[in-house]
Amino acid sequence: MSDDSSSPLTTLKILIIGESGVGKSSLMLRFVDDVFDPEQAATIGVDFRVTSMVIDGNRVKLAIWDTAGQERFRTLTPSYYRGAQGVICVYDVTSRSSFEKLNHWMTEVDTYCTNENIIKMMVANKIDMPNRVVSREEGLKFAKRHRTLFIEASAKTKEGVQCTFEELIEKIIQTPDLWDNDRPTFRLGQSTDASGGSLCGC
Ligand SMILES: Nc1nc2c(ncn2[C@@H]2O[C@H](COP(=O)(O)OP(=O)(O)OP(=O)(O)O)[C@@H](O)[C@H]2O)c(=O)[nH]1
Repeated sequence: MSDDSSSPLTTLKILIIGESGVGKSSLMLRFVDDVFDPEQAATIGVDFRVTSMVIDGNRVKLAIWDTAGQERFRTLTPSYYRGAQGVICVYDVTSRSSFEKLNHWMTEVDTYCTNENIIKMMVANKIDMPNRVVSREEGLKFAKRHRTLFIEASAKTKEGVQCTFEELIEKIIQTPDLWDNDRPTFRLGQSTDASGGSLCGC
């Protein structure tokens, strides 16, 4: 049964990181507003959107943080990561340097994340472009080595965008340690109370 109209199961903080120009804002705006701007301006500091989606019949609220790729805007880096349950790390398949910088972004995640079980998703963006220089195999290999989810996408054509968020959120929801701290007696798909009583009153 869909829980769409009731209060959300949880609110998740999702971070989008990666080099400048790889398409972080474009992926967020395609997902949240279903729009694409071929002249998308660079993000200054951080942009922020709230939306919700239904996963396995449960409504989940998402706070999506779109961070600036440019180094000069990243003085607040530790606060971006605080409390995040999921991180989407984007590279551009037409830019080898954006792929080579993934190690740096993974190190940043490991340094600043406060949730040790944080779910990581690697997104190979701009697959609509003809001048690809990073193969799918290279992306997959990197993702495997770093134990992250992996998807190829295009914010321009929409390919893979919905899947990116669905797979990430699904994986987070399957990892209750990440999100159910304030609801210790509830598990997805069932209503149990470790202390023996029932909260739902039915
Ligand atoms: N062809 C194509 N262009 C894209 C795609 N995604 C983004 N772009 C373009 O790439 C440029 C940079 O996109 P942004 O979304 O601003 O990139 P960003 O990673 O947010 O950049 P910063 O804010 O500087 O960190 C813009 O001109 C976008 O229109 C895509 O999937 N395909």
